[in-house]
Amino acid sequence: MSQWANIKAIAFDLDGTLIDSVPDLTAATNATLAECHLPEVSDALVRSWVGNGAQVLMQRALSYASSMAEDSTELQVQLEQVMPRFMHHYGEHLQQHSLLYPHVRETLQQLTQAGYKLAIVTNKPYRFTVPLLTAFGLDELFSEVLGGDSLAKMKPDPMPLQHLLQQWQLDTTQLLMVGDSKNDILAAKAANVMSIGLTYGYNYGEDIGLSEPDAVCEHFADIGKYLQS
Ligand SMILES: O=C(O)COP(=O)(O)O
Ligand SMILES: [Mg+2]
Repeated sequence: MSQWANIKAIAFDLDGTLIDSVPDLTAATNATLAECHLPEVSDALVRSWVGNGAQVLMQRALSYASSMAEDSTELQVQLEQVMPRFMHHYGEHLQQHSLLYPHVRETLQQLTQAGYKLAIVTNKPYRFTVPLLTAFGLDELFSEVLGGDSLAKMKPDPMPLQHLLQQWQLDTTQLLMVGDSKNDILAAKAANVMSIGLTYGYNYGEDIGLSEPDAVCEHFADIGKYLQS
């Protein structure tokens, strides 16, 4: 029997896997930088900084923009001071430019109809995660939603996946992690569960195959091929 046949539940990453959220993350980052009199950053740079939660994103943006500022000696912008501003801006415009990737909704619907239990395991703060899922009409498909601040540790730590295993009384052969980042694959390996890496998302500009997930998919709909095999 194929190891895929054991899978009963699937944990999905959010940013770069279900939703292309970089345009709104860039807008919130730039609104925050502008308030600090710092230069704007590009979508492409933000894409390479997403993956470790909102605080690390803003930390990377601040250190880059400070280094690009004309007179960086005068600028001593503190992360703790700007985080509330970033959270405010992003919360105001969570879904202005962000889009679902192709075939996400119907593939998730097919998986729930086939009996799989679905969860979100994201490093995005929880307070943004549920409204974003609701805005895209996906919230009802997930039995559990874990944000980057829901537990003491976030991916690549295995804690969120271990929490799901315990919550759902599953053994490690029954859970699959699907994500676009090495953090997703590292978390899966540390929790000893299977993983699928997606090539179209954000992975610091690196090939997700280098993290050696159990399978690599170019399109979201392709994950169904493994699960139905
Ligand atoms: O918010 C982030 O940094 C990444 O979020 P993700 O875990 O859903 O990719
Ligand atoms: Mg991701």
